[in-house]
Formats: sequence, structure tokens, C-alpha cells
Amino acid sequence: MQPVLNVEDVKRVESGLTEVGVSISELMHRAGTAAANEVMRTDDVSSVTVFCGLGNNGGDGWVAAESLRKRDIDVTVVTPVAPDDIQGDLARVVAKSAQSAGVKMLVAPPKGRVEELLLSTDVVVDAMLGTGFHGDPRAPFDIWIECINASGATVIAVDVPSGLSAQTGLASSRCVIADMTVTMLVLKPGLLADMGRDACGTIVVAPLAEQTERLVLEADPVAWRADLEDYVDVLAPPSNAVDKFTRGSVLVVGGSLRFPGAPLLAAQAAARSGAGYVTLAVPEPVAPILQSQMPEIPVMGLPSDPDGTFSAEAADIVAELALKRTATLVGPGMRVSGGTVGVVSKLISSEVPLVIDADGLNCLARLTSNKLDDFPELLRRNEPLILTPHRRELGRLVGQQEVPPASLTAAMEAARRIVWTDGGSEITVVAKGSATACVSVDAAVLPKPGPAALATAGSGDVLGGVVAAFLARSNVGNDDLPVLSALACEVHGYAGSIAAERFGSHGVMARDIIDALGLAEDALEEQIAFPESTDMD
Ligand SMILES: NC(=O)C1=CN([C@@H]2O[C@H](COP(=O)(O)OP(=O)(O)OC[C@H]3O[C@@H](n4cnc5c(N)ncnc54)[C@H](OP(=O)(O)O)[C@@H]3O)[C@@H](O)[C@H]2O)[C@@H](O)CC1
Ligand SMILES: [K+]
Repeated sequence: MQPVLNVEDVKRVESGLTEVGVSISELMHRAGTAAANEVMRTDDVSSVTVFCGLGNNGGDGWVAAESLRKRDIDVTVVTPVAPDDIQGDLARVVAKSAQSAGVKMLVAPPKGRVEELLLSTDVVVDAMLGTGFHGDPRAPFDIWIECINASGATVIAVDVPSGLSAQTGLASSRCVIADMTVTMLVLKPGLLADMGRDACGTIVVAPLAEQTERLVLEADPVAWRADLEDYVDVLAPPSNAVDKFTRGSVLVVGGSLRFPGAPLLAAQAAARSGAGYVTLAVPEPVAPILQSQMPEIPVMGLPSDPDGTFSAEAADIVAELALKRTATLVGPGMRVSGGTVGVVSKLISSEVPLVIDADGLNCLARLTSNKLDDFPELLRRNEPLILTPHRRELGRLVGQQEVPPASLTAAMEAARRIVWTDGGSEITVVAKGSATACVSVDAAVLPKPGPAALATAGSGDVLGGVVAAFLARSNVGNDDLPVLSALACEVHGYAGSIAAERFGSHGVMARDIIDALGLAEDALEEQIAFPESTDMD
């Protein structure tokens, strides 16, 4: 797994390195050289334009320019001020060194001159704004960003694309869209989520020093990005000695007359994700509608209120059914009512492996007056509990219903409040978003994010079914629940990619993701087993 550090903790690594004798100046030289090395790996590069800012990110750019000049690349630096006028000592020194080495430069050029230069540029190096960026890019950087994005050049960003917050992943209206980001020392959360996903392109981490790895671990990573090999331990062992029950049995509880389809999608997804036996429990009037759709899956009609949601009598029956299954998913399409809150409350107090999604989470929010983190007794259990909220649902659970978490780090923080309520390792929160984090008391695991095609109605119900099936099939310990959940997310994401290839990136419906789940799991398992022979990017 690759560690991810908050930006403020990157500074701790930086000062740790200076304590072991690697100065900031040395780091800047290594950073600029690392960026230049990536430029040299680009096909057919002969002319490079380096856009430099006035802080240390700009310093990295000047070093890169000098390094490229020494390798006979036609390189020009675009800078707001001449080297002598740069305020920061470090950046001024390296800028003057590059100038002495014969690097060409344009000082505060008009927009037309920048556009003209870019016409003959193969690669742009973006070294305007790094981790010291705040607010919206001011002139001239706002104009340069516009020119860079409009050019056809390959763009390599130094540390972070200018205009993107490396911490939050939120971008201002002007933000460099890079083909590659060479980030220094360690991954930062903003590179992996929200706008970061579009702005960074391929991310290359430049460790810069051999002590970096140790110092990063000591700085307490906020999350870990999963690699394929991390999933080996949670894969169900291959065996032919199975029957439909040993392959795991899933109970899906949900649905209402208003939303009959959601539990259907979840149940189908569970069946396509290898659960040997899937049962659906829905309010009575919904049962005949669903049974006619799905001969493979038994549908049970449970006591219903006149509005077509579970009534109070349903709770005990659901709990009894759940005791006989290896995992239960509650929530899809269920609505929030006295009856459905009762169902969730009963299930959460039963010792059954449980996944709560969608309206199941909203019931939990209702049950706890939006303060799940104030109810340790509710979350005190032995059997696994996986919550799969998107950011609005997560906000409702922790009193942030008005302003839900707006970034990956904010979502992880909210999820941590929930898992630390009881402090047991049996609870995992799968905080869904453009990047998803699977958070337990031990770790936050970031699966590889799926394609935009996943953002379609019913996709969350499908993920709920996949997670429930994986939980039902697995025999991993509670400590491995975040990795198991992350694998479920990757299978879901990969299925989304297969579906996008089949139906077009704008044409994917939830049912298409379901149909691709089995193939996605096979393909991922193959890649996990033979990582060298396959390329996941
Ligand atoms: N960590 C490490 O170990 C290593 C870090 N290294 C590098 O250092 C970088 C961080 O350097 P840094 O702290 O000097 O900040 P940086 O990103 O250059 O920005 C500061 C400048 O930008 C300006 N500025 C800010 N906002 C602005 C806006 N909206 N619009 C316009 N201007 C704006 C700000 O001006 P101010 O607002 O303060 O007036 C100031 O002039 C890091 O990303 C990495 O590349 C490597 O060298 C070696 C290893
Ligand atoms: K940059």
C-alpha cells in the first residue's frame, strides 16, 4: 500500500530530512531533477517550456530547466520576475544558476507571446504553484494556466497541478490539467480525489531520499492507497468443493412501493458477485412485482404499512432470517418510516454480519438524531458492520446534514468519528465519493477509483450488493474488513469500466454494471495473481 500524507504532515517529513542532513536546497535540486527525468521519458521531446512561480515550486522548475538545458533540450522559462528579483532565497539562487547555465527566459511576457511560445512547445512543466497555493490563482498565473490548458503540449506538473489544493482536491476555476504529476516525497490526499482525479493525470511519486519512507510512516499517514497485491489475503481461496450455501448466503432487506427496484439491483449484484444463495425480503405488496423479475432469487413479502413500507412487525422476522445468512444488506429503496427504523434498529442490535446502505443509513441517522457518534452502545458488537454512505448520508450520520463533508479528508474525518465511537475493529465505513475511503479504527484504505460511468442511478445499490456478497463469502478477520471493502469497490469500479466499453461512457445503467461484475472479478483476480503481465492503468 502507498501512504498518503496530509500536506501539513509533509512538512514534518521535510524537517526530518533536514535533521538527517538532507537540506531543503538539496531536496529542491532532487525535486527539479526528478521532474526533468520525467520530461526526458516523454516521447520525441525537443522543446520544453517551464512556467515558474515565485516560491519553492518555482525553484523546482528552475532546477528542472537547468537540468534539461544540460541534456541539450531547447528549454525556456516563463517567469513573472527576473531571477534577481525573486524574493525567496532558495528559489533566487537556483534561478540565477539556471540563468548562468544559459537557460532562455521570458520575463512577464504578454499573453500573445506565451501562446506563440506554446505553439512550438512539446512539453510544458508547470512549476507555478505548489503546496503553498491558496485562494484563486492571481495574475499572471491565471492567464498562463488558461494558455497551457488550451495548448496541445504534454503537461507535467511539479508536485501538484497549479490551482489545485493538494490537501482538499478542490480546484479553483483556473487549474492546470496535467498529463502527469511528479509529486514530491509522498502522495497527498487532494491528488487522489475530486478535481485532483482530473487535474493530475498519471501520478509519479519522487521519494527524493532513502530516509523518506521511514519518515513518512512516522508522520502517521492519513490513508493508504491499495495496490493489487494488497488484496491477495482477502481473496476467497479457489476451491471446487462448494455448494450454494458454502459460497455464502446473502439476505437483502429493503424496497418499498415507491422504490421497488433498488433491492432488486442489490440482490442481483450480490448474486453476480459470487454469493451462492441470495434472498430478498421486501414489504408484502412489492414481493409479486419483484418475484416475476427474478426467478433465481426467492422474494419474501413481509408485513407492510398501507404506504408500502415495512411495518413494525417486520423487524423480528427480518432478524430471524438474518441469523440464518452469512451476511445481510439492509437499506436499498426502503424509505425512512417508523417501521423501517425498527428494522434497522433490530438488525444492528443482532449479532449478524451486516451491511447498511442508502435509506438504512438514513434510518440510522433518524434513530440517533443525526449523532451516531454519540451512541457507542448501538455500535458495540462482535460481528462485522459495514456502512456504505455517500457524502450526504455520511453528513446526516454525524450532524453535518447541512454541510456534508466536501473533500476526501473531510469524509475520512467524519468516518473516523463513527468508527471511533466504539473503537472496535468490527466496524468499517465505506465513505463513497469520487474517491472512496474504507475506514476502520486501524486504517483508511483507498481503492483505485472507478470511472465516471459509475455515477448513475442504482450504482450505489449495486455496490451494496457486492460488499454484502464479499462479506458473505469471506472468512477474513475484522481487521481485514477495510481491504475486503476496498476490493469490492475495485470490482464495482472495474465492472463500470467494462460496462462503459460496451455501452459508452455516457450510456451505462446500473444493470450493465451488474452484468459485468463476474467478468470484472475474474479479470481483477487474474491481475492480482499475475501483476507483471497486466497493466491496470
Ligand atoms: N515539501 C518538500 O519537502 C519539498 C517541497 N518542494 C517544493 O516546494 C513547494 C512548496 O513551496 P512553497 O511553500 O514555497 O509554496 P509554493 O507552492 O511555491 O507557493 C508559494 C508561492 O506562491 C504564491 N501564491 C500562493 N497562492 C497564490 C495565488 N493564489 N496566486 C498567486 N500566487 C500565489 C505565494 O505568494 P504569497 O501568496 O505568499 O504572496 C508564494 O510566492 C512544493 O509544492 C514543492 O514543489 C521541493 O522543492 C522540495 C521538497
Ligand atoms: K505546480
